[in-house]
Amino acid sequence: MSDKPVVIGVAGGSGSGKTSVTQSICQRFQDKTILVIEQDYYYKDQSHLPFEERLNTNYDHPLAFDNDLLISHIHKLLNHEPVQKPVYDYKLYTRSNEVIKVEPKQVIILEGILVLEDQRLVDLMDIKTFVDTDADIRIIRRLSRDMKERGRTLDSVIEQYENIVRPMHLQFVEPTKRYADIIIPEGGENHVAIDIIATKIEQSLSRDTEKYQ
Ligand SMILES: Nc1ncnc2c1ncn2[C@@H]1O[C@H](COP(=O)(O)OP(=O)(O)O)[C@@H](O)[C@H]1O
Ligand SMILES: Nc1ccn([C@@H]2O[C@H](COP(=O)(O)O)[C@@H](O)[C@H]2O)c(=O)n1
Repeated sequence: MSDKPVVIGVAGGSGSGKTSVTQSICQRFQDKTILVIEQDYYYKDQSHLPFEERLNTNYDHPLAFDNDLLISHIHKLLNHEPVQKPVYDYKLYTRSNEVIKVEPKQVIILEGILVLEDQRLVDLMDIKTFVDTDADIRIIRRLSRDMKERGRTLDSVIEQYENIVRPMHLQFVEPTKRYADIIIPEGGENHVAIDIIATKIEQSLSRDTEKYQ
C-alpha cells in the first residue's frame, strides 16, 4: 500500500494541447482528486525588471524557469504539506503579486513545455507523457490563444515563434519526447490516450484513499 501522491508529467510543445489534455483527465475525477501544477507559473520572477526588459527574456529556455522552487513545492506536496503556488501574468511578463494556497491531493499533474527536460522533475514522476502535435497546428493554436488570452499582437507572436519558440522547441522540447512513457498525438481530443491515463490513475487511487478523506 502506498499513500504517496501519483505524479504525472504532461510535456509537449507550446500549443500542443497540454492544458486541454490535463483538463480532459481532470474531468474524469472529482475536484478533490487532482492538483494541477503549471510549470509556467514558476517562470522566474521578473518584477524587479522594467517591462521593456521583460519582453526580451527567452521564455522557452530551461533557465527561464525557477525549477528549484517548483521541485521544492512538489517535495512538500509529496510530504502532504500545502504550498503557496505562484500565479503568472502573461500580460505583465512576470509573476503576479498573488499566490494560491494549494493543498496536497492524491494525484499531481505537472504540466509544461519543459517538465521532462529537468532530470530532477522526471525522477519525481510516476507517469511521463508528451503531447505530440504538428508544428503547423501548434502555431495556429498559439496565435489564436495568445491574441485572445495573452494580450499579444499577430506580429509579436510570429516574430517570437520564428526567433525563439521554434528553435528552442527543436533544441530543448522535442528531444524530451524520448523520456515519455506515453506519447499523445493531437492532445485533448485523443480519448484513447486519456482513457489509458485515467485508468492508470484509478488503479493508483484504489490502492490508498484513506490519507485524503
Ligand atoms: N484538439 C483541439 N482542437 C482545437 N483547438 C484546440 C485543441 N486542443 C487545444 N486547442 C486550443 O489550442 C490552444 C492551445 O491549447 P492548450 O491546451 O492551451 O495547449 P498548451 O497547453 O500545450 O499550450 C487553446 O486555445 C486550446 O483551446
Ligand atoms: N511571458 C511569457 C511567458 C511565456 N510565454 C510562452 O509561453 C509558452 C509556454 O506556454 P504554453 O501554455 O504555450 O505551453 C512558451 O512557449 C513561451 O514562449 C510567453 O510568450 N510569454
